[in-house]
Amino acid sequence: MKNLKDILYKVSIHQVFGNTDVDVHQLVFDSRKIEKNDVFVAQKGVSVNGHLYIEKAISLGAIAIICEDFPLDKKQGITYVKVEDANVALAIMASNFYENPSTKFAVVGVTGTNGKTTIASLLYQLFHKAGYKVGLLSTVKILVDETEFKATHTTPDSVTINMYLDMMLEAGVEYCFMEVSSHGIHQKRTEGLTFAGGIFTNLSHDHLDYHDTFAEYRNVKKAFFDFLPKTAFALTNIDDKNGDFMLQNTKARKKTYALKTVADFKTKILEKQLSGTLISVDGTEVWTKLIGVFNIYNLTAIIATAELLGLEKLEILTIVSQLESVSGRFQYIISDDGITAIIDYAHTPDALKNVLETINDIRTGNEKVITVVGCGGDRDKTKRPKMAHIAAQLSNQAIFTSDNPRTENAQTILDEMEVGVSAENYRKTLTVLDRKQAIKTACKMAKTGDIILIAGKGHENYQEINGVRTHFDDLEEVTNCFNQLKK
Ligand SMILES: CC(=O)N[C@H]1[C@@H](OP(=O)(O)OP(=O)(O)OC[C@H]2O[C@@H](n3ccc(=O)[nH]c3=O)[C@H](O)[C@@H]2O)O[C@H](CO)[C@@H](O)[C@@H]1O[C@H](C)C(=O)N[C@@H](C)C(=O)N[C@H](CCC(=O)O)C(=O)O
Ligand SMILES: Nc1ncnc2c1ncn2[C@@H]1O[C@H](COP(=O)(O)OP(=O)(O)OP(=O)(O)O)[C@@H](O)[C@H]1O
Ligand SMILES: N[C@H](CCC[C@H](N)C(=O)O)C(=O)O
Ligand SMILES: [Mg+2]
Repeated sequence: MKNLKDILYKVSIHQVFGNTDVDVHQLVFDSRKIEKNDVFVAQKGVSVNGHLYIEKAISLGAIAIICEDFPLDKKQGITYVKVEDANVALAIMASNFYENPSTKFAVVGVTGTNGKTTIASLLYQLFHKAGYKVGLLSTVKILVDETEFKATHTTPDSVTINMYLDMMLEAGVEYCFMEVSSHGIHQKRTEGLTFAGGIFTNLSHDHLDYHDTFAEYRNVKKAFFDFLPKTAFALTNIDDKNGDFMLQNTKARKKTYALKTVADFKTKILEKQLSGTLISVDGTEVWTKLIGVFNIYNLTAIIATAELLGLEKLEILTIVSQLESVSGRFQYIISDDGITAIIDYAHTPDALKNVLETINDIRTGNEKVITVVGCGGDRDKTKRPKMAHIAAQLSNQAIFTSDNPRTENAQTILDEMEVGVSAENYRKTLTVLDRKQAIKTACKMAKTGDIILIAGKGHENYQEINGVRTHFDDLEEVTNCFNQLKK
């Protein structure tokens, strides 16, 4: 039990009805999960208004209501607190509820369009190998030291974040690396957290369904740096067009990383191969299993962060050469016939372009590149024609297929993709609605030496159609095809 008055500390309150000196059980924002003596926080959501469920929450046992608008009918014995912003209040209360875990160890946030999972996961690996207990909050999974939990979001809601941070603290974790998505920032899921550092990867086209304009998307990302404390570091990719902008108003210590421009942390690429990349960091040569220029950006951010957090340069570089690629990020298998299949989570135009350029860069002869790709339903529609254009332009053959159509018609998504294919590339494209069949088609088309890129789903192990998720795994599918074709 916690006292409501204590967990309201630092919340901007407009009005109170009832007594705040009451003991409360849990902090809950979904009326369906209310238990006796819980506090219900009513959020004005994207699809419904949580204020509509205040009555329901009380009937299930809520003892206090945190809201932006008081209901007309207030019940005796219930405490009502009117706040400026319910999302902010929830986040501050969540931090107070768990006694502000983020202030007690180093929490580092990673934001940007692409590379968040890669950077956060590899930082987890690096610090773990260096002998520390580490935490991870990522799209792929949540790790509390070595205990794994399922991730439902890239950046979970504020109550979940603080619950995991508290578990980390209990487990003796010293560093936590977490992804900070634009939805997370906009919905104030990370408000009230004390970060030891913030990392900016890059900014390109994504989520323009949610954020009205690119400028708004950019400002939301910047807000993360605006609120970093003075004690934190703010590390930015200064080669990115928006790298400088992100740190414009931050109070944190500004640090930069780059491959091209002058920066505090710089890496040079010496050699690129399908099995890895040779890089030079301040004159020291390091071999990494990571592939692609974009991944060397990620690696530079990782090296810089480890240094900023106090690790020795030599130890960092030794561990860097042992880092394994993250699941579903440029993960590849080679069939007995010498066909390479690459599984990659590229689900934005920029990521797809980078991955295809990387493949084209490292291929050695006249091998064909066959790309299997789709675009998610109920997500930014303007990505569709762009991704189709890139796939067709940079591959010898592009097969458009389904990627989590969600509540949309899968064929309509493919039609919207096809619009982006230019006339001269049209003959290189094919649509195969069923993803399993699309992967099979690619495998049948491929000959020895050819490269198949299966993009968009990476580590995901499901296909979501009309709200139902059925098991689907790109790596599993392509492995099966390779085995079947062998017989
Ligand atoms: C669009 C979006 O971000 N939605 C998030 C948002 O839901 P919402 O605003 O739609 O919620 P709502 O259904 O309108 O409900 C409003 C409020 O009423 C409450 N409610 C609702 C019904 C009820 O019976 N009783 C009740 O109390 C809800 O609990 C909520 O507090 O708040 C919810 C609670 O925190 C999130 O789970 C939900 O994520 C949805 C599932 C989602 O798919 N989000 C994606 C887009 C997302 O956040 N993605 C980013 C990564 C993107 C990227 O960078 O690639 C992420 O960080 O994961
Ligand atoms: N630094 C980078 N710049 C551009 N593209 C990248 C970069 N890092 C990774 N990518 C591409 O983006 C894909 C997704 O990478 P990653 O999962 O690390 O990004 P993310 O930011 O976590 O994405 P999400 O928004 O879905 O959480 C990779 O599979 C790769 O194709
Ligand atoms: N975090 C991203 C993932 C997209 C992955 C793609 N497979 C899709 O389902 O659209 C999002 O929610 O937009
Ligand atoms: Mg991610």
